[in-house]
Amino acid sequence: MATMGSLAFVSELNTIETTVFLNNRGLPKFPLFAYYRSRKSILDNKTFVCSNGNGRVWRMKASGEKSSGGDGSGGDSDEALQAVIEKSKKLLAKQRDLLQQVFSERRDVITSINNTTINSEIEDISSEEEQSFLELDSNLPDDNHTSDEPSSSSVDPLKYRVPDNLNYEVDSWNKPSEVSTTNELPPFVSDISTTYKYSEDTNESTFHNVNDVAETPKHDDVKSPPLAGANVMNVILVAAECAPWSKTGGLGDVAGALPKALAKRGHRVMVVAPRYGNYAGLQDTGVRRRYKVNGQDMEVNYFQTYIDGVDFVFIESAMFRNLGSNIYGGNRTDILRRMVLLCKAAIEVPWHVPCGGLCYGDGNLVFIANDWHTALLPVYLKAYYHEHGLMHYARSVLVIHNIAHQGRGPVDDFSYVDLPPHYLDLFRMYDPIGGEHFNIFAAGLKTAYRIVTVSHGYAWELKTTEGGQGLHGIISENDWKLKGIVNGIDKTEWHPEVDAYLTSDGYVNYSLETLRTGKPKCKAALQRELGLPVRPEVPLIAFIGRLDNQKGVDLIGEAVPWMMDQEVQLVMLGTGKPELEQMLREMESRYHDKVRGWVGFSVKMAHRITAGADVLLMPSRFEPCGLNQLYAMCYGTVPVVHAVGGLKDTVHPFDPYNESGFGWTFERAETGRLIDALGNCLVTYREYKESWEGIQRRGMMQDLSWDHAAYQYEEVLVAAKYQW
Ligand SMILES: Nc1ncnc2c1ncn2[C@@H]1O[C@H](COP(=O)(O)OP(=O)(O)O[C@H]2O[C@H](CO)[C@@H](O)[C@H](O)[C@H]2O)[C@@H](O)[C@H]1O
Repeated sequence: MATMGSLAFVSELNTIETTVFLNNRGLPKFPLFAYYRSRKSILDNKTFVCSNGNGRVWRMKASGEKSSGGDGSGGDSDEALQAVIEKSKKLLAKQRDLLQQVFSERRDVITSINNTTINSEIEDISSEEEQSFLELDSNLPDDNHTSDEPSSSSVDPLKYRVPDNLNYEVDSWNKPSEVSTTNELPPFVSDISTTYKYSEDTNESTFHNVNDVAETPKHDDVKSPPLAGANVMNVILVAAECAPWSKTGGLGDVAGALPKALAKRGHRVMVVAPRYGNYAGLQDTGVRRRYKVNGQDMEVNYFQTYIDGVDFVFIESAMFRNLGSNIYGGNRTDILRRMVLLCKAAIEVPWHVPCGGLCYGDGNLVFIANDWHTALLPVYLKAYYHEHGLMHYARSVLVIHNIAHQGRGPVDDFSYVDLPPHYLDLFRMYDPIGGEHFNIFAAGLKTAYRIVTVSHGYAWELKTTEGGQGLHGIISENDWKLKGIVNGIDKTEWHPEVDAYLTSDGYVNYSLETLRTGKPKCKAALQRELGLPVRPEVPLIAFIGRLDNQKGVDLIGEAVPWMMDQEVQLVMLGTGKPELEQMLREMESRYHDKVRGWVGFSVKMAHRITAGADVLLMPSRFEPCGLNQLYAMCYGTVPVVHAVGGLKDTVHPFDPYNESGFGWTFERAETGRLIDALGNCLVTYREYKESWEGIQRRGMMQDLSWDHAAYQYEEVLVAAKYQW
C-alpha cells in the first residue's frame, strides 16, 4: 500500500522538505521523483530524509538508494525522530508553497517528459528504480488534474497524445470566452447551447455531442515528441481539397501533409474539408448543424477519421456531394455558395465536433485558411464571433498558394456572403482589368491575423504589380504580417524508397544506394507502360501539371519541334484548358514514336513519371512554390525550370566548375530560354555522366521534408496567437 510521508532534501546550501506519497517499497512516487530526477544536476550528491508518517525515518540519496549510514529504521532514537517531525511541521507552510510550485511545474514536466533528454534519463535509471517508478503514482495528489487528462500515472511519454492545452486551467489563452456560455447568441451563429458549456465552478469546458455519439475513437498512437513545447496549440486547417481524398493540385497535397508535420511537433491538429464522395473509413459523428447560405438553410453532417496524429473532419452536404472530380466546377455563384458553406461550417467545428472524445474548443486555437476558397473564414471569425465576444482567443492565418484565383465577381456578390453592410468595403476593389468588383481574397488578406505564402520568392513577387495580380497594394500594406515558407514533401507518399506505385508492372522502389539500378528499371517500365520504345540511352523528359497559362505548357509545345531533332522522348500528363489538352493530343499523334500526351488526372502516373523520367520541365510563368520539382529532385529526376517564385528558391542551378546545384534554370519564360537550358541539360546527360549522377544525388540528399516548414508555420501561429 502506498502511504504518505515527508521528504527533506538536505544539502549544504538548502534544506527542502515536502510531503510525498511513498510506495510499498518506501520510495517516493514517480512523478515527483521524476521531477527531481529531471533536475538531477541540482540534486546530485544531495540526501533525502524520508519519513513514512508512522515514525519510520531513513535517509536516501538522490539516486533513490537508501544511504548506508542513514537508514534509521529502528536504529534512530525517539528524540531524533521527534526532532525531524517537529521540524517538518515548522516548515509545513513553506513546504506548501514549494509544493504548489512543483505541481504547477509538473504540467510542464509531463510535456517535456516526451523530450529526448528526459526519455534518456528515464531509460538510464537502474532496474530497481525503474521497477519502483512503474509501480508508482496512482494516488499522487494533483490540483491540476482533470478526469480527461491522462493521469500522471498513466503517462507514457511515447503515447501521451493530448497536449496540455486541452485543459482550461492555468493559462488564460486556454480559457474559452465567457461570453460563449450565453444562450443569447447572435442569430447568424449556429445554436451552441447544447453542445458547449463553460463551467465557472470547475474552470473547465465540457463538450457534449448533441447526438451523444459514444463511439468516438481514442487516439493514443502518436509517438512523436512535442517539439513545440510551450507553443503547443490547437490548429485547424481548412481547405477546399485535401489529399488523398480530394486533389486537383498542390493545395490538396499541402492540406494532407502540413497538418501531419504540425502534429508531429506536438500540436493538436485538425483538417476540415468538404466530403465530396463516399470516402472509406470515415466515421459519421452524428453531429448535424444548419447554416444559412444565400437565405437557404443548408444542413451539414460531420464525418471524421484520425490518421498520423491528425483529426480529419469532412463536411457532408448536398452542395458538395459527387463533386470529387469537379471541385471547382459549376458557375461562379455555385462555387461561391459552396465556399460560404464550407467556411461557416468549418468555423464551428471546434465547438460541435468531438475528436477523440473532446471538442477542440475555441481557446488557444488558430485556423489556417487556404486560398480564396476559405478566405471568408477570417472575415467570418471577425464579423460573426469576435465582434460578438465569441471565440475570443481564436486566430486566423491565411495561406496564399496561388493569387491568380481570387474569388472575384460583381459587387452584387456581396449578398451571398451574408455579412453586415459595412463589411462591403473589405471586399470592394477596383483595378484596370476588372473595374469595380467584389474580391474575396482581398477581404481575407485584410482580416487574417497573419498571411503566409509558399516561398520567399513568391512573397516578394506578390508585392509587385505583375506578381500581385491586382492585390499587390493590399499585400504590400500588410507586409508586416506576411511570411514566405517553402512547402515540403510528404515523404510517406512521395519518396522512391516507399512509393506504393513503384511496386508493380516492372517499377521498383529505389534509394540513393540503388539509384543506378532502380531508376533505370523504372524508366524502362514507364517506356513500356506508355508504349514508347524501351531505350535506356534516350533522355526521357516529362511534364506534370495543370494545363494552364501559369504552367507555361504552351512554351513546351513551341519547343517540341526542336526537341524532336534531339533524340529524346517526351511525356506530358495534365488536365485543364481544352486548347492545351488538344495540343497534347496533337503532339502525341504527330510524334507518336517519341511523345505521349496523357490528358487526365492520374496520381499513379504522376508518381511513375516522376520516378521513370530523367528530366522534369517546369517552364511556369509564375510558380508560388511548385511541388513537382521537389518530388523530382527527391526521385533523382533533374528539373529544368523557369527561375521564378518557389522554383527559384528550390532549384539552385548546376555549376559545372564547383559540381554544385540541382538542375537548370532560365531567367525568362520564353521558348528560346527554355531550349537553351534544356540543351545544356541534355549535353550533360549525354556527355558528363558523373556530373549528371552528382546532380541526381545532391537532389536526393536534400531534406525536403515538411519538418522545417512546420517549425516556421509554428512561429506564425504563435505570432497570431499573441496578436490582438
Ligand atoms: N494530371 C495530373 N495527374 C496527377 N497529378 C497531377 C496532375 N496535375 C497535377 N498533379 C499533381 O498536383 C500537384 C501540383 O502541385 P503544384 O504545386 O506543382 O501546383 P499547383 O499549381 O496545383 O499548386 C499551387 O499550390 C501549391 C501548393 O502550395 C504550390 O506549390 C503551387 O506553386 C501553386 O501553384 C502535384 O502533386 C502534381 O503531381
